[in-house]
Amino acid sequence: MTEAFAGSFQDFLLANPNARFTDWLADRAEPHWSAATGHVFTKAIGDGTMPEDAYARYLIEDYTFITDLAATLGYLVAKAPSMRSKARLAGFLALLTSEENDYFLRSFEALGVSPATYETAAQGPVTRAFANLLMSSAGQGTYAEGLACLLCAEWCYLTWGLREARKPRPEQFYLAEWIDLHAVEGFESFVNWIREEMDHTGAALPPSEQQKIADLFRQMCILEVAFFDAAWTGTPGAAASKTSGV
Ligand SMILES: Cc1ncc(CO)c(N)n1
Repeated sequence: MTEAFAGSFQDFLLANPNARFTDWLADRAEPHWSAATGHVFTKAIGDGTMPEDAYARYLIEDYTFITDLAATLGYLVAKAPSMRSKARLAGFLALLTSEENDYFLRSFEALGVSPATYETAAQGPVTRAFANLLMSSAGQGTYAEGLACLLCAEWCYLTWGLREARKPRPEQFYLAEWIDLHAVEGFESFVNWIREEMDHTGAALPPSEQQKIADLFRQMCILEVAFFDAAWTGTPGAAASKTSGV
């Protein structure tokens, strides 16, 4: 298991002089960062060995997550310090609510999930914990706090997406397209932009605020793992209770 770096960003820089603020966030979030990006669920997407019921469970839950992610992006557009940053975030929000929404609707149809089911699905405990964390960070917190949550979600998906994209695409279009959505150049460049934005925003913060950002990033990683676990096993997340109320 990869061990977490426990020290401050300043300590991390002493040990790794060229490190980025976001390298510290990922390192500080171990072993959960590696557990999220290397989850067996992500490998089953790439191998095409995903059971249909697990994937349907995942997509129903993820559709409600995406709705909260769209709200998070809305808050971040409002709080972003420059027009350039607002444009980047708004561009991703547009993608999420058009192309990605279309992906969900076609996949639900292929998997036999009716609109009545996905439109009225109650969130499970993990997705509720995600919603609480996203809304409190991006809604009530600072730009940097909301950005840390977005970064974790998107960087995690880019990491497994790029790895699974090296395999031949599975036959099921909903698996193949989910990989492509998270491995295309446009997505990679968006995640690189979030990293740069977090790098310079985070490096300029006082140490106590840097710790807060690192704790949020780590909580997000724990929830990413719990989310995959819940879909994979069909048992709605025991791990979520550890993080509720964050
Ligand atoms: C749970 C979760 N995390 C991250 C992403 C990437 O947007 C997603 N679709 N779902």
